[in-house]
Amino acid sequence: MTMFNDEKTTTLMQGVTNLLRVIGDDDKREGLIETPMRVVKAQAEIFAHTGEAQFDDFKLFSTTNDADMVIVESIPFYSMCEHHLLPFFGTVDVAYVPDGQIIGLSKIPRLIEWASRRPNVQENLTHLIASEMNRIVAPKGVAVNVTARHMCMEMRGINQPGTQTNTAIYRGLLQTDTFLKESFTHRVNKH
Ligand SMILES: Nc1nc2c(ncn2[C@@H]2O[C@H](COP(=O)(O)OP(=O)(O)OP(=O)(O)O)[C@@H](O)[C@H]2O)c(=O)[nH]1
Ligand SMILES: [Zn+2]
Repeated sequence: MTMFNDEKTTTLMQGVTNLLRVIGDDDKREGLIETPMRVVKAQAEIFAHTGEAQFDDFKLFSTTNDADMVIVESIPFYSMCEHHLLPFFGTVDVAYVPDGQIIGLSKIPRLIEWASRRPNVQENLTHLIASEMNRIVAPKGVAVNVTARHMCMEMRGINQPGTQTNTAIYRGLLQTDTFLKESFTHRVNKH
């Protein structure tokens, strides 16, 4: 399990205790005694890949039987907006046009989890997934489509429950080949 070192744990626990006091609760009451430690563990998990520039947990296979396009769709993700440190979450659809090598399918959700576990904005999350797919698989084309709900828009501020935000990136053949691009958008817009 991902965990911060002792010094970081102490600092963050103190921060959580301060937060509880500032909002007007009693950090010594029974229900809150273990809360600072729980929050530290949760934050270590949620922000596990902060600052990491390259995804390295992947496996490639060479192939002479390329599919025209590989699509992995409706992959759930949870991330945190970097402005309010509130969750944004939804689904990611990834497509690529192989060029002699394919990536192990499970590695695509792993890449998305890796890209999500850091302070983020949806546009940067979308870009990071697309650029890492390009770097790792070197495909002829890649597309990434992210649909998400942002808690900072729903439970505070503008207070708009249910609002969905969509961000998409198309590169290579998935930008220039209308048939491939439309096959992808047609599929992912159905759900
Ligand atoms: N483009 C983009 N904006 C985001 C994302 N997550 C949050 N934001 C926005 O970041 C902006 C921050 O604006 P500020 O005016 O600095 O903060 P604020 O006063 O809390 O803004 P409100 O949310 O409008 O109350 C808001 O408009 C948020 O909706 C994201 O993933 N992408
Ligand atoms: Zn926000």
